[in-house]
Amino acid sequence: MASTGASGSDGKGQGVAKSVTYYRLEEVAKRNSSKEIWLVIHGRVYDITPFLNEHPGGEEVLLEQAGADASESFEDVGHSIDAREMLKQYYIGDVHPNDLKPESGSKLLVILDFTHHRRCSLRLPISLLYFGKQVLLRRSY
Ligand code: HEM
Repeated sequence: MASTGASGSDGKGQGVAKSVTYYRLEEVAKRNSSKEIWLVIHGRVYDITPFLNEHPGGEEVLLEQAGADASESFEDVGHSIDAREMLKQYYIGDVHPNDLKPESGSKLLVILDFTHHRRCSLRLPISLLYFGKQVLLRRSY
């Protein structure tokens, strides 16, 4: 079943709260035919039923992804900015947070973040070594 939640507010009563409908993946998976076709792309759920006959890449590729997470195949094709804009009109909600899995892009971010922290944590000992060397050099003159 779908559930709703609020997002888009800054929590201070200034923003306009937008209500988001959350869908479980098992619910999306049921919409897997040409009569009703839903897809997940980057954690968002799209009802693309009216788009099926209009897709420039053909119906077949969409039916292959019906009811599933099509993020990877959508990106593999290298869709244009126009195609990404078109997505908006078919948006119906987000994947329920309990069903979200990290995407490959975020794996890269974790690795980059890790190396960044390693570099930062090495900075202090290296500075201390350099400073110590300078002190010793001065003493030896
Ligand atoms: C529902 C979301 C989708 C929308 C709005 C969409 C839209 C479009 C558009 C506008 C094009 C024309 C080229 C461009 O502007 O990039 C296109 C081409 C294409 N799309 Fe999609 N598409 C969607 C999903 C998918 C998925 C899931 C696949 C899976 C493989 C796919 C495969 C293709 C292919 C193979 C082409 C032809 C590319 C070419 O001939 O160069 N599309 N799509």
